[in-house]
Amino acid sequence: MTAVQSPALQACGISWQAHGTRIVHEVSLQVQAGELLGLIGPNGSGKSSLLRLLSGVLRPQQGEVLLGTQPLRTLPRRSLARQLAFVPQMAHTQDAISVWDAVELGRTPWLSALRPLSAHDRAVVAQSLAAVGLQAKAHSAWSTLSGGERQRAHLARALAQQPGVLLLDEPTNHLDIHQQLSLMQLIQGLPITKVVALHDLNQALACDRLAVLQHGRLVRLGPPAEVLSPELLRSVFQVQARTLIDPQDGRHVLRFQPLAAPAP
Ligand SMILES: Nc1ncnc2c1ncn2[C@@H]1O[C@H](COP(=O)(O)OP(=O)(O)OP(=O)(O)O)[C@@H](O)[C@H]1O
Repeated sequence: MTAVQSPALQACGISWQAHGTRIVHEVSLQVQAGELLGLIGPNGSGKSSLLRLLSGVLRPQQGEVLLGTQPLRTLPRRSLARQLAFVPQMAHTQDAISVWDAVELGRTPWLSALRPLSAHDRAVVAQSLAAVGLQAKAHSAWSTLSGGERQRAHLARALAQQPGVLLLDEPTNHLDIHQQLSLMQLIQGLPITKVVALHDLNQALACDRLAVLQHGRLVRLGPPAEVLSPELLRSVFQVQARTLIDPQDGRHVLRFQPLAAPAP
């Protein structure tokens, strides 16, 4: 008999409201170990709020988030930070430190008075910087980094945490096309559980599954080819979409147009 593995992360009927407005409504989903789950939806549909709930930054007023089998709310911060890393859309870092020091902060959950920074920790920091292509900037001041470099450095810090679960909020939104592709490839190749909010639906095609949010509700969950149907793209994203096939490699590419204006 094969053992049934519990999901790496799950939302069990979670809801969150702010100032009397419900922003996330009764969302339930499971993310399997090693899976890349894409979170998509129009602006304001609740992607960032859901990621913040899944990360423990926000607490649901209803329902529960489980990391493995443990409720997130029962985990001490340090223990949570060893298991889960979150890179928000507008991650903040003090300007006065170097890039190396900023990434080294990712090792904090693993350190203590009895376990100071070691050669192993420094190697993890160096590997994390190399993974995002920022070795050459290691000793630059944080304040000198471009927006895209800061975004990559924030990912490096999350990688330095060596989490089992990585949550990323629009990780490619400031990046040039080369960096977008290499970052998505890097994320896809990480042997950990990933939940990534994305706006680029062609990038979303590379995910194992997609969760679609609309007005704070989970309206679809499944493989990209099934989820990104013309009907869903019309009803949720208000666009007309066609799938083209790249003659070179047979991969699917989505092309979008605005919905035709109704006849006057
Ligand atoms: N703390 C808050 N207080 C009040 N409203 C909030 C708060 N946080 C989010 N909202 C509202 O909740 C809705 C969902 O926001 P959220 O940032 O989660 O959406 P999103 O899907 O990530 O959007 P985008 O694609 O534009 O980044 C928005 O209407 C937003 O204004």
